[in-house]
This record gives sequence, C-alpha cells and structure tokens, in this order.
Amino acid sequence: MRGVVGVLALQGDFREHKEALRRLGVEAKEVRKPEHLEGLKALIVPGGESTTIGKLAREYGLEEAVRQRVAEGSLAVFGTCAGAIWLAREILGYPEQPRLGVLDVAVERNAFGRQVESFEEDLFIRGFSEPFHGVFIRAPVFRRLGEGVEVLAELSSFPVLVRQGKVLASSFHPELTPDTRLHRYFLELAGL
Ligand SMILES: NC(=O)CC[C@H](N)C(=O)O
Repeated sequence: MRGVVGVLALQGDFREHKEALRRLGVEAKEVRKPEHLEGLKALIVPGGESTTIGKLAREYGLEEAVRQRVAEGSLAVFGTCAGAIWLAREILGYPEQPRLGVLDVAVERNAFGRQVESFEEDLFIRGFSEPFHGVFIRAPVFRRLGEGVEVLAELSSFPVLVRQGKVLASSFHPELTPDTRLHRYFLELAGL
C-alpha cells in the first residue's frame, strides 16, 4: 500500500480511476467536500463534462480549496480529459467556464472536431519505453503553453500530455485501458 490518493467524485468516470488505483494496490478516497482533501498528497480529476465538474467544484468550495493546496505545493493533481480542462488557466471560447487555472495553458475543448467523437491511437510518452494506448473521447488539446509547461506526448503535433511541476494533464483517458503506467508515473510525481 503506497498511501491514499483522492479522486474527485462530483461527476464523470471517477470509478474507473479508482479501479486503476486498486490495480496498483493504492487506496482511493472519493473527494466531494474540501475537508476530504485533508492529509491527501494527490488528487485525480476524472473525465466527464468539464462544465458540470467546474460548476459543482465551485459550488462545493472545492475550487478554492484545491487551488490553495496546489499553490502551497502540498497537492499533486492529475486531470484527464474534462479534468484536464478544469485545470487549465484558459478555456478557449468559454471565458466564463469555472476552472482551477493552475496549469499555464489555453485548452481547446473538442479539439479534434465534434464529428470525430472518439478514437484510439498509440502514443509515445517521454520516458516510457513502450507506446501507450490513448483513448480519446471528445478530447481537448493544449495550446499556448506557458514556460513551465513540459510536453510529454503529442498527437499529430498537438500536445496531449503535459506537466507543470506537480500538475499533470492528459487529453486522453488512461483509466479506460488496463495500462497503469501513467497512474504510476503520477504517484511518483506526488511522492507516493
Ligand atoms: N471525455 C471527456 O472528458 C470529454 C470532455 C468534454 N469534451 C468537455 O469539454 O468537458
């Protein structure tokens, strides 16, 4: 057992992330209120609908609480798809959409076009020796990357996996494949 990881459980596929953590022998804790963050060093924000996640996180006081913990450097965060959108500083075309703003990127929602609802593609992730099977569902891409943002994987020259300090964000859904390497990478990032 390597410590406890929080999974934001307001909306979206948080159960699949819990299952990925279980496969790694890590205890997952559902986070729905600011007090659930106590003692946590790592939080996963699932895919789903970023407008709903953002709205509920604001309503429940989690937006402010998570932002504070990330600013302090005491919480690592991994956002997948809608979760990644919530982390971004800017959401192109949706200036009013609630977001955390801790990742210095502009994110474009549904960037591969609405007609391309979903697809799968093997990705080369920096530091991984074998390709990672990426599942993309109405996926965003990261644009206008700030100086501190490192690109870990690209697809057709669009960044699809980025990292800034202890903040990790993917356009795709690692929780929907049996491959746990990216979750393991995040645990290491969080110092777990
Ligand atoms: N699979 C997903 O998480 C889709 C994200 C969705 N396109 C959004 O903007 O919230």
